[in-house]
Amino acid sequence: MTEVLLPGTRSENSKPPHVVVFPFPAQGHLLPLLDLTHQLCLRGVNVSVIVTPGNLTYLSPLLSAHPSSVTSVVFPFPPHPSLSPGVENVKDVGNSGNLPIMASLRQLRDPIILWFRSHPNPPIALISDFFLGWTHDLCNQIGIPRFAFFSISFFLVSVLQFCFDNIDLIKSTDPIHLLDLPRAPIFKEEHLPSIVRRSLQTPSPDLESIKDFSKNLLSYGSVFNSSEILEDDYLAYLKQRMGHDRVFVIGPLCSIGSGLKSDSNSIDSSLLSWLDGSPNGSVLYVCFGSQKALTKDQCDALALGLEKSLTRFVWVVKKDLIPDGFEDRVSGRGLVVRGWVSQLAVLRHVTVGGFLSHCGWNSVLEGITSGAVILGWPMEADQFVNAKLLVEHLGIAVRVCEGGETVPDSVELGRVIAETMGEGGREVAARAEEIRRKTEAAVTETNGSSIEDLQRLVKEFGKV
Ligand SMILES: O=c1ccn([C@@H]2O[C@H](COP(=O)(O)OP(=O)(O)O[C@H]3O[C@H](CO)[C@@H](O)[C@H](O)[C@H]3O)[C@@H](O)[C@H]2O)c(=O)[nH]1
Repeated sequence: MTEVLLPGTRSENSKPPHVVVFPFPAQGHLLPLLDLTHQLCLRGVNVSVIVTPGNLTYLSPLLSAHPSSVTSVVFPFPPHPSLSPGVENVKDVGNSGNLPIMASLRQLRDPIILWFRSHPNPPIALISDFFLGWTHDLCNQIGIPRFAFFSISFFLVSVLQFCFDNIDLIKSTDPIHLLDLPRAPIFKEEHLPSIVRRSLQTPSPDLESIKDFSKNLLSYGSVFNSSEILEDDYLAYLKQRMGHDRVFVIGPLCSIGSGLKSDSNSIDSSLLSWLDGSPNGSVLYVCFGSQKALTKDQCDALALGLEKSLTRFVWVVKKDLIPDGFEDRVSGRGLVVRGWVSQLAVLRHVTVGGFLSHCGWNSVLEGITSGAVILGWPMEADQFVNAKLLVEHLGIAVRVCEGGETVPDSVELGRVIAETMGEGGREVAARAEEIRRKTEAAVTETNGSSIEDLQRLVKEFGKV
């Protein structure tokens, strides 16, 4: 990809600002922060990206798109007693890898300080993932501002902050009323974000990393991959809590032009021709993010549900065990794809009308901006919070199952899929389309709010 500098972002002769970006190594965190890095480079910013050797490969598209403005800063992955050698990304171990990897990366503080102090042109600011809250103190020590990057919703940030502020209340009540928050949401304990639930469990040195979360809202600035259209009340709440306007809402990043992710060319040719041969809006896309693999019982139940729904589908599986004979029985109507597909490109295909999703935030944004009706099966992490936003606040999704271990009832699942993909899903599809249109405007129109906030963020680097 050739580097195209967007006009009007910096004068011809001015020196480009140099910032350092520190992603957290989980696909759902890393990929959107690399998308943001790409957008910053397009606007004339030079970026150093902190990475460990096992994650260097994810920088390749960025390094080839911006050979002169992106530099990788590679630090060895600090060992951790509960991580096998070679594990450097949550996707290698699943959601339980978050805490040990967070704890591990904390040990990079001194090496980063040394790197910073010996750099001939040290960065003027750090943008780091919200799972790296300790970088707030690091930035105070080296005297540069930290911008916290949130690859999650405003709603989730509000819920997390409420929980960490009220840990005794959370420990002693179930369900929990989050009375201080807009809409005063109620959550069962089992539906709270996993990171909160873990902090209620046996003390462990890794839990120090959770305490770092509160540092995020104290940071100099915050960058959110969300949109005011989706959750304006929670944005207003957070802005009020932070007490300043260095809050940059730049999402959905997946929809901003000249992105790193490509178009339908990135869909495998046999999948593309299968999609091309389907009626518009008829296909249900089934995928549960980058980490989750279903159990054998869950696979059996989902397969039977898909079979009974008589709906066309594409089901992307990681290590999941597909029942014998299933692919023959649904041949022509359904496709199982093993490994990785270019999800955004598939969702944007005109024949895809529904998305059976675990409600990971990136999948939510990709589903919303594709106008697909989301059939939610939240399992863990922030997914119950996201599902509440989609189903109860926005009315653009239906819940089909909940829980990471739950085995759905195939008959009911098949019925809900058939109904939502058919006549019964008309209303929710119309709302999804309306939200798609409004959300896209923020990132595609020249004066769209996310585009303006990106410019404002780059200008902010000029002030620090
Ligand atoms: O075959 C695949 C599978 C996934 N993806 C992409 O991988 C990302 C997956 O992200 P997400 O939907 O957020 O799910 P997880 O990978 O499960 O992400 C974790 O991180 C997210 C951000 O913090 C949380 O919202 C989730 O709950 C948490 O599980 C998306 O961009 C997908 O497009 C593909 O392109 N192809």
